[in-house]
Amino acid sequence: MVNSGRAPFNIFARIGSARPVKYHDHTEDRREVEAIPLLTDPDDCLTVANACLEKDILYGSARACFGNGLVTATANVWKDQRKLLNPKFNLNYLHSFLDVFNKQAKILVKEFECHIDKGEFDHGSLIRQNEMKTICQERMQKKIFPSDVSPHPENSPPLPAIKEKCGKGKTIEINPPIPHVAFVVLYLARSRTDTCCRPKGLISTDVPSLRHIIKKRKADHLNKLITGDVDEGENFKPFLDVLFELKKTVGDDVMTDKLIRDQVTTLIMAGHDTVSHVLQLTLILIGSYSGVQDKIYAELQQVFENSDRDVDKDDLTKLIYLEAVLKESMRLYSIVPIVSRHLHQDVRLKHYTLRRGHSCVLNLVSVHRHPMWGPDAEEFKPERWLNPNTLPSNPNAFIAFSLGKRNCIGRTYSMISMKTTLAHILRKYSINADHKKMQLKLECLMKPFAGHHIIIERRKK
Ligand code: HEM
Repeated sequence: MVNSGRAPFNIFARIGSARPVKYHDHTEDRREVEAIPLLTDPDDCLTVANACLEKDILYGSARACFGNGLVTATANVWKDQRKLLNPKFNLNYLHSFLDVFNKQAKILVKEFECHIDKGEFDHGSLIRQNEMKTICQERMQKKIFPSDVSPHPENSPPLPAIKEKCGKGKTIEINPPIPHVAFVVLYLARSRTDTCCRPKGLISTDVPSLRHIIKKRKADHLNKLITGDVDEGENFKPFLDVLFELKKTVGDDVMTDKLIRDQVTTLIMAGHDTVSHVLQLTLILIGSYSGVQDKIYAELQQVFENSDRDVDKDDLTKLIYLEAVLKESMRLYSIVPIVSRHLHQDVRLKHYTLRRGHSCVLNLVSVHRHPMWGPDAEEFKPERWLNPNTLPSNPNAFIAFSLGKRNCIGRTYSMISMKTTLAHILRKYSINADHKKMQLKLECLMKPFAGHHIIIERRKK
């Protein structure tokens, strides 16, 4: 067992003009110091995550975009919404998405085809477009932007504009190895000024096409109710339908049309951008470590026996090494580098008491490179996930999906979707890349911006 010991470094930083938080150091004469806490101790992170459910000022601009969607909802709205939505992310229900995941993965494999033996290409943009379509199909029934309801052609949803605005003025470039403490401080310094200065909402949940689609789906749904044509089982059901069903159960006051729009926008943005960046980074890592790639391929051969058939739910449990690779990729590159909470009450941690009224950052990047991961914490070693003895004993050492009550609702969805996509790509192609050349930048997420292209070859059967 890797010794988790005492977590050595929660950090308290003084950052530009950001308002510092007061804290009590239990060990040093109960002195009161003012600084921003960047928590790197997983136990302390969990304490804050569960004690303080309110998001802080860092989410200001996102809140303007996503309103009371789960990510940015105020704590009192969040509690009811999360309770309603939790059952809709259970494993049985998510398995019903496998058809969509398989179909989209096969489309992606085809799109990769024209890059065979043609040198480096930007796989990230292909994956992102594909993931956008995946989440829109399964969330919103068939096509989110069908030509009859939208001014946008199906191939160009209004995503780029959204992203451009979201990222504007908020980009910080960093090169690996990630100086994880300094980088979070830098990020905070920048994003705080940004959020404080940014006057208006950036994405409007009033995107006209989205309004239109929701209106149309609402009418379809009412029709179904009238005709009695309603599927009550665990079969695949687009998310919009799920929301309309909830509306029927809990009433218009709890699930308003605006809230449905906020939830849908949130799930699309939170769902496609994260998954696609993890896939992009993971393929770069796989292409950089030929030993890892060989082991994945051997596992795929064992499970699929040379066939290019669809992935089913039994296969998912057998793809153990592939899952280890995904987790290791997310550990080393936490695409959501930090989350942050408003301290509405004093919070007693192991060695400090944080004073109410300010912000506290949970530093996911540093938790993932904490000494409890052992001397090889900075290395890419999927094997560590195969044996509990080579993992930290602390259950909150891996928090790529955040932790506590307000953790990521899409965790299981992501793992199913990413394993399915990789199982299709890696049966068809071998990947070549060099992660050492990769440069990362911070917008809302941490993402590669240079040196991240890959080369593919068709696998010979
Ligand atoms: C590998 C992919 C993903 C990663 C690494 C990830 C990571 C995270 C993290 C770190 C948070 C906490 C954010 C915060 O507190 O500010 C979060 C929250 C959330 N995620 Fe994900 N996510 C992923 C995929 C998804 C997917 C696919 C969906 C939807 C289908 C989704 C929906 C959400 C929602 C709705 C929340 C807010 C939960 C709440 O506050 O109750 N995520 N995610």
